[in-house]
Amino acid sequence: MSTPMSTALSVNLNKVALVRNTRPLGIPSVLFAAALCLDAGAHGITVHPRPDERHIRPQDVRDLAGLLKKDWPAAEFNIEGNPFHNLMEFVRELRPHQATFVPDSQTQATSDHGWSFPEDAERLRPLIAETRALGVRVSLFMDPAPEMMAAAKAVGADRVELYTEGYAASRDTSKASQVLQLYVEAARAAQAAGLEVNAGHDLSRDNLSEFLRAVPGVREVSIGHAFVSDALELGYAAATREYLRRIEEAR
Ligand SMILES: CC(=O)[C@@H](O)[C@H](O)COP(=O)(O)O
Ligand SMILES: NCC(=O)COP(=O)(O)O
Repeated sequence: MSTPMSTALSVNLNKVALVRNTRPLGIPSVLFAAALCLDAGAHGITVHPRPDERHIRPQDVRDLAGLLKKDWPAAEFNIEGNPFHNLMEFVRELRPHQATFVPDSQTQATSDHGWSFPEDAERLRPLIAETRALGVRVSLFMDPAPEMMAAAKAVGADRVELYTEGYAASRDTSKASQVLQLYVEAARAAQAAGLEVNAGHDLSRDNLSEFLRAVPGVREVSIGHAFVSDALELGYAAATREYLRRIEEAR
């Protein structure tokens, strides 16, 4: 029997940049954080360069693309953003391994919903086609809605990223198993439609293993807020090892 594929850990460095931006000193270094996480075994780096540059700035994105290309060619670079705002300039210039399309408004506090189908399909289609033609994998940020997965595939996506805030918030409540089952069904529906499945938002050391044990075939988790919080206490390398251990525990 073949061994089940493992889930890749992509570390989101938004919150390192958030702290860095509070003073004009260049510390903590986003690049050094990436190097330490990748050295410790992280499979990739994720950034979400928002138009207001509250954390990750365009130069961070370019510097990280250069670092990974030069020193970690096997690691994946995942750039998230709204393709109708500033994401496509990074896709065209840097051609990351993956672009995650997120329907955030310019002023949104954080990501809190996925794309809607059929409403968003026709305006997304050409940008998905352009991104894929550049050799960049397209992942669509989606709520755990099984009924929308066929449409996500039909519009040209390679993957969906299941928005996991609902899962994280439901744990330790009476709805926990019901909510988790919705993610299981959404992943199965995505895979049945020919999509691969990523996951992210509010995943943590505490909730990651349970999610991966239940939800089949998750290719990548992108984790930032809880990861950086843990790294403040443990260090980047130890935090990376902790998350990798949670992924292994779920296999
Ligand atoms: C799309 C998503 O859920 C996160 O990747 C996003 O990057 C969070 O953005 P903030 O770090 O700005 O909250
Ligand atoms: N796509 C999710 C991500 O990159 C990080 O989200 P969070 O862990 O900061 O909530």
